[in-house]
Amino acid sequence: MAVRPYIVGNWKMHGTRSMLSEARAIDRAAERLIKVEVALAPPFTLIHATRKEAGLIGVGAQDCHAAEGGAHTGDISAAMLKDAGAGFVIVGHSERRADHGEKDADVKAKAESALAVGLSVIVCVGETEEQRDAGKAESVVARQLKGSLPTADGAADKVTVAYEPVWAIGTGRTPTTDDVSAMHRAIRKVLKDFYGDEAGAKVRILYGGSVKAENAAELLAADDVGGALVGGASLTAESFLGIIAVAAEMQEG
Ligand SMILES: O=C[C@H](O)COP(=O)(O)O
Repeated sequence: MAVRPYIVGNWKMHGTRSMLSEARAIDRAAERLIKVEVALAPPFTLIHATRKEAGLIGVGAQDCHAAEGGAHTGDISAAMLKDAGAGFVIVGHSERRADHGEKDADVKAKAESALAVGLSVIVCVGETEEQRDAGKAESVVARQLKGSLPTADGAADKVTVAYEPVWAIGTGRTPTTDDVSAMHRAIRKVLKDFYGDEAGAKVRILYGGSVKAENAAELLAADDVGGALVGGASLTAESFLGIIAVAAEMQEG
C-alpha cells in the first residue's frame, strides 16, 4: 500500500446538516489522520459547512459542470465548488455515467475544468459485470482512462484514479485480491503510457466498491492500491473510522 493511504468517503445523495456531526467526529480522529489521508465528498449543500466544521480532513465534491459558468440550470461549476471550500472533485463516477449519460469526453472536460481552477480530481473508472464476464474488464477500463484523463500541463500531479467495478458498488460483493491487483497493475501501465513513466508512477489508484472495515485489509493489501473510495460505509463516523483504523494499522505493521 502507498506510504500514506488516501481514504475518501463519497456520501452520494445522502446527508442533511444533521450529518455534520459525523464529519466532525471523523475530523477529530486526528491521531489516525497522521498515517492516513482522509477526505469526504458530501453533497454540494454540505461542502461549505463541512469545510468549516472539519479542519483536518480534505473536503470535495461529487461532480461539476465542464463550463466556467452560464445558463446551465441546476448545475455547478468547479469555481463555485472551490469558493465553497472544496479541494477536489470526483468526476466520472459510474452513477453519473449511468444516470446522466456522461461519456469519457464529458468526464475529461469536467476534469480539465476542475484543474483550471486549482482543484484536484478523482477520475472514476470501472467495468460492468457483463464486461468482466466477457473478459473485457481491463480493455474497458483502459479505454475509459484514455478518454477521461485530463491532459493539461501538470495534470498527473493533481489526478487520482478510482477503480470501481460497477457490480461491486453498493452490492456487498468485491473482486478477489488477485483481480484487484491485476486491474491496478493494468491501470498503472496505462497511466505511465499516458503521462510518462515518472509522472504516471506517482498517480494514486484507489479501489472502490463495497469497502468496509471487515474487508479493508484484504483490499488495501492488493498490488498498487493507494487507498479506497468508500460509499455506504462512509456515512457514519463509526464505520468510516473503522476503515481508517485498518489503513492506519497496516501502516504500522
Ligand atoms: O464512490 C463510492 C463507491 O461508489 C462505492 O460505494 P459503496 O462503498 O457503497 O459500494
